[in-house]
Amino acid sequence: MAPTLADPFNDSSALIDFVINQGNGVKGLSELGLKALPKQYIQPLEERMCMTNIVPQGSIPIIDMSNWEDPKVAKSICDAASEWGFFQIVNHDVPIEVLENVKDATYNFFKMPAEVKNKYSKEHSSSNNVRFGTSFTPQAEKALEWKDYLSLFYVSEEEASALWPSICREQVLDYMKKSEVVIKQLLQVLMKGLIVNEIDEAKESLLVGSMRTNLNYYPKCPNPELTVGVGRHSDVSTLTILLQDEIGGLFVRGNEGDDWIHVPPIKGSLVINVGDALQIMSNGRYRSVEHRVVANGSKNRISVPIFVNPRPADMIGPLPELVANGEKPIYKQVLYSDYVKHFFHKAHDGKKTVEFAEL
Ligand SMILES: COc1cc(/C=C/C(=O)SCCNC(=O)CCNC(=O)[C@H](O)C(C)(C)COP(=O)(O)OP(=O)(O)OC[C@H]2O[C@@H](n3cnc4c(N)ncnc43)[C@H](O)[C@@H]2OP(=O)(O)O)ccc1O
Ligand SMILES: O=C(O)CCC(=O)C(=O)O
Ligand SMILES: [Fe+2]
Repeated sequence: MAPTLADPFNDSSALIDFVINQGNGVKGLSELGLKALPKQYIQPLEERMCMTNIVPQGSIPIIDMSNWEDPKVAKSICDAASEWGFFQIVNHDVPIEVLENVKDATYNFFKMPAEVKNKYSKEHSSSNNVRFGTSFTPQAEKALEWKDYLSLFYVSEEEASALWPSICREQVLDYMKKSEVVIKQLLQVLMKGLIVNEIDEAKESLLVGSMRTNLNYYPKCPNPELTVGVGRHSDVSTLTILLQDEIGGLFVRGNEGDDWIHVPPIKGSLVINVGDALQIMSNGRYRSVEHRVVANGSKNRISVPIFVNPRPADMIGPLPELVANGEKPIYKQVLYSDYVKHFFHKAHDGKKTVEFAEL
């Protein structure tokens, strides 16, 4: 039974039962119309976004991909990946309808009743490759995050047909497929910037061996200033391709102290960020940069990241071409699935995950 407004989840087991076990998520909490944020979501002061740390005129680079092979464009991509770790791309050839369709599909998935979505939860999903969840790692977190998600790890069209929710399957597959061209263009340019001129099969597997698409839903929140949508983290991917809607709320750490820069929504654009796997493979030349999402007091927000990753069974470390040139490796070789499990077993903790691979 849903608790009444007079009984706003003082008891944590009632909250966990409603949000996690029954699959209502934070969307269910938001729709109860609570007047105050349940205490389980109150983040420590240092994890809340403070307006004075936002750089008002700050902006990550915006790169036009129409002439991606032009050396000037290629240089701007490599510079953005090493200086900012984040940039937006426009004119990238992923059709706008594909982007609009996957956003609609995201809304349609989250609109379904809790008991239908809950079939894809960790406890009920027939596969680890399909997972509906909330927050990040609720069992390891001192304070929960105000986000629900569906995470889809791609194995094959057949597996997707059998296991992915039909309400969003085709739209997600199309978004992944149509994004492959720009993903390969970006990786070709980024490898060239490291003087790695040939992407053979082994390297392709390391760079784009697996893909995971998340559908993120951030419902409107009472007291958004007390919590986070997603806490400070860097992605564990090679590259992340992120589609966001028109609401905004993604912030990237700037180059000075505790500065945070907003990533403004630009219709038709995609946000690109370097993940830890590429930071490690490039021996630190390309940087995975901390980012976070704030909660919103008046609007629901969605985003759809594609995490482009090595395969779970790949060993990752600084690329041999870099080390052969006499460069000192700063990371060791690690099994990628060990790296990812390390990430998923703790709460978001900024840039700490990469210490797992440091020499
Ligand atoms: C969810 O909010 C997020 C997510 C992110 C994600 C950022 C990324 O960069 S995702 C890219 C991740 N990389 C891959 O998907 C690579 C390929 N996959 C793998 O290597 C494996 O699938 C695996 C992820 C390592 C899982 O291994 P396996 O041993 O087969 O499976 P489990 O035992 O189920 O998982 C281990 C551990 O991780 C938790 N977990 C697994 N998948 C997810 C998921 N999609 N979302 C959340 N948690 C996941 C799982 O619960 C297990 O924990 P236990 O406590 O149960 O042991 C960035 C920011 C976000 O807010
Ligand atoms: O929602 C966003 O804008 C970013 C989400 C994110 O950082 C992630 O899912 O890894
Ligand atoms: Fe992220």
